[in-house]
Amino acid sequence: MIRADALVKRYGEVTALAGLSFTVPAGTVFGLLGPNGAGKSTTIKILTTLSAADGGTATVAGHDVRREPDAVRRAIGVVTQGSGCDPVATGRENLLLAGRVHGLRGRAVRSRVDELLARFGLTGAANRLVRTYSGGMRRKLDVAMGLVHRPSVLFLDEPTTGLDPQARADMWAEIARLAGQERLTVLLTTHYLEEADQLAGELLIVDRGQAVASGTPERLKSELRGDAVVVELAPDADLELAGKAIGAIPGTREVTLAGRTIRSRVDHGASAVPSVLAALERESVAVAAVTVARPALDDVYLRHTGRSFAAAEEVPA
Ligand SMILES: Nc1ncnc2c1ncn2[C@@H]1O[C@H](COP(=O)(O)OP(=O)(O)OP(=O)(O)O)[C@@H](O)[C@H]1O
Repeated sequence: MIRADALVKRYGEVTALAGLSFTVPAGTVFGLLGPNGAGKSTTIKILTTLSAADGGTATVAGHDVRREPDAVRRAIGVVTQGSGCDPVATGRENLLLAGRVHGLRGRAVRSRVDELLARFGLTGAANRLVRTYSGGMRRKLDVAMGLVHRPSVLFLDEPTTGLDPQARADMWAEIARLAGQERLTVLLTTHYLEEADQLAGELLIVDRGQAVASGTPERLKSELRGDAVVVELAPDADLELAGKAIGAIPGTREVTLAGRTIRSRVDHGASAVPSVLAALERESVAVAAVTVARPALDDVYLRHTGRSFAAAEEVPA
C-alpha cells in the first residue's frame, strides 16, 4: 500500500532523510519509531504530497506521490501533529465541513458524520463546541475527520502525544480496530516505545534520516539474547568507575552509560544482580536502584544506534 524508495530530503545543511526505503502491506499498522528530529514527519509530508523529496520515489495506494498527487490525496487520510479541528465549531460541524471538503453532500455526508460520531464515542458531545472537549476527544475527532471520505490509507503523526494514559489506551484500541476489522492501512509515527510495541504490526526504527532496524516488535526484541540489567546510581556516584566495575564482571556485555544509568546485558538477569551489587560495593559506588528486564524496544534501539532512546531524545540529531 505504501512504497518508499531511497527517499532523500535536505533542508539547507540538514539532511532530514538520507535514503529511506520501506514498504507497508495493506491492512497493517506500520510504525515509524524514532527520536525527535529522526525524519518521521518529513517522511509523512512526502508520502502525503505536502512536500517533495529531493531524491527517491514513493507510491501510496499505487499512485506516485510526485506524478499523481490528486489520486494519492483521494486515497489517504492525514492526521497531523497539531489538531486540525476548529475549536469554535461543534464536533458535528467540523466533521460535516471535512466531509464537504471531500465532496460528500446531503444525506451521504450526514449519515457518514453520524456513523463516525458514534464510532468514536462522540455522539453525546456532537453539538458542543470543540473548545470544550478534552484532549482525548479532540484527538478522536481529528482521526474521525481523517476518515470521513473512507480512505484506504491513514497517516497518523504522533496520534497520542499529550494524551493521558486512558485516552491513549482508547486511541490504541480504535487504531487497532480500524486496521483489524476495516483493513485500513495505517502508518503512524511515534516516539513512544510502548506505543510502537503495542500497536505496530511492523516497525521501522529511524535514526538521523535512516532506517536502522525493521520487523515485528517481537522479532526485533528476539534478536537480543539475555536480560537487561539497569543500574541507577545515587546522584554523586562515579559513573565511569561503576561502568568499569560492571564491565569487568564475567558474562556481562554491552555496557552503556547514560546520565546516572548503566545498562548491561547478561544471560540470566536475576542471578547476575548479586555480583553487580557486590562489584559496586567493592568500589564504594552508591546505588539508587537496580532492575532486570526482558529485552524491550529500547534495547533494540540501543543495539542499532549505539544510543539509548532517552539519550537520543535529549539531543536531537
Ligand atoms: N522546514 C524545515 N526547515 C528546516 N529544517 C527542517 C524542517 N523540517 C524539518 N527539519 C529538520 O529535519 C530533521 C527531521 O525533522 P522531522 O520533523 O522530520 O523529524 P521527526 O522525526 O518528525 O521529529 P519530531 O518527533 O520532533 O516530529 C530535523 O533535524 C529538523 O530540524
